[in-house]
Amino acid sequence: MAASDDPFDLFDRWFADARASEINDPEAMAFATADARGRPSVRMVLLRNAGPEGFGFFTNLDSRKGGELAENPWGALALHWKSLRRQVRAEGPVRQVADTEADAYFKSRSRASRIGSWASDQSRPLDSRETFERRYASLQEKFEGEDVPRPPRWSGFLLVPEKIEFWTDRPHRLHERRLFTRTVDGWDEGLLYP
Ligand SMILES: Cc1cc2nc3c(=O)[nH]c(=O)nc-3n(C[C@H](O)[C@H](O)[C@H](O)COP(=O)(O)O)c2cc1C
Ligand SMILES: Cc1ncc(COP(=O)(O)O)c(CN)c1O
Repeated sequence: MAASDDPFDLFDRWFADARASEINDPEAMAFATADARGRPSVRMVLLRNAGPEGFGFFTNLDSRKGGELAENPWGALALHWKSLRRQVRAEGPVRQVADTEADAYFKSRSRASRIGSWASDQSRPLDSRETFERRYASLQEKFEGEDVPRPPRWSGFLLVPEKIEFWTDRPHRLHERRLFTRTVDGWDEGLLYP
């Protein structure tokens, strides 16, 4: 298969275009999960790595998405770059990243964001903004002068795509859709009606 037919090479080129032309957050993607009964939920997350191993993001394992992935480890994502009028979609099984990988990414975040991850019981009810701010302030004190370690329930997930679709806007809604489907030894490529 020619290098230009590899979906991750194509993704890298599109992502580079998006970084150059989006006004903010070219890495923002909608990420859908579903519970054990198949009921879907979706939210935005930031794409932190993309390559042949998959599409990765970081979050709290006890969040709603974390709970749904624990009971049903499948996901779907969509990136939409408005400035380019392009969309990328991917679907597949989702696995948690290794602790070493989560540690490395966590270390790269600002100290304030690292403390924020300790302060936030993500997706759990919060009685008031003040409670959250008090928790944050007391954690700032607790970690004063120390490294802020990764909370044990904060990690990353990797969606290992079985399908990746590249959508390009065309006049009169006659869009182009290129679908890559994983095979045992590579990728099949085909088109879909728009
Ligand atoms: C542009 C954008 C990027 C976001 N990135 C992340 C992220 O990378 N990780 C994360 O946990 N939440 C992120 N959030 C917050 C999520 O959308 C969501 O509110 C949170 O993760 C809780 O979702 P859940 O209750 O479905 O688990 C982001 C929100 C926006 C708008
Ligand atoms: C709660 C939360 N966690 C993680 C992220 C990902 O970004 P970063 O790792 O740079 O904080 C975001 C980005 N909006 C976020 O809102």
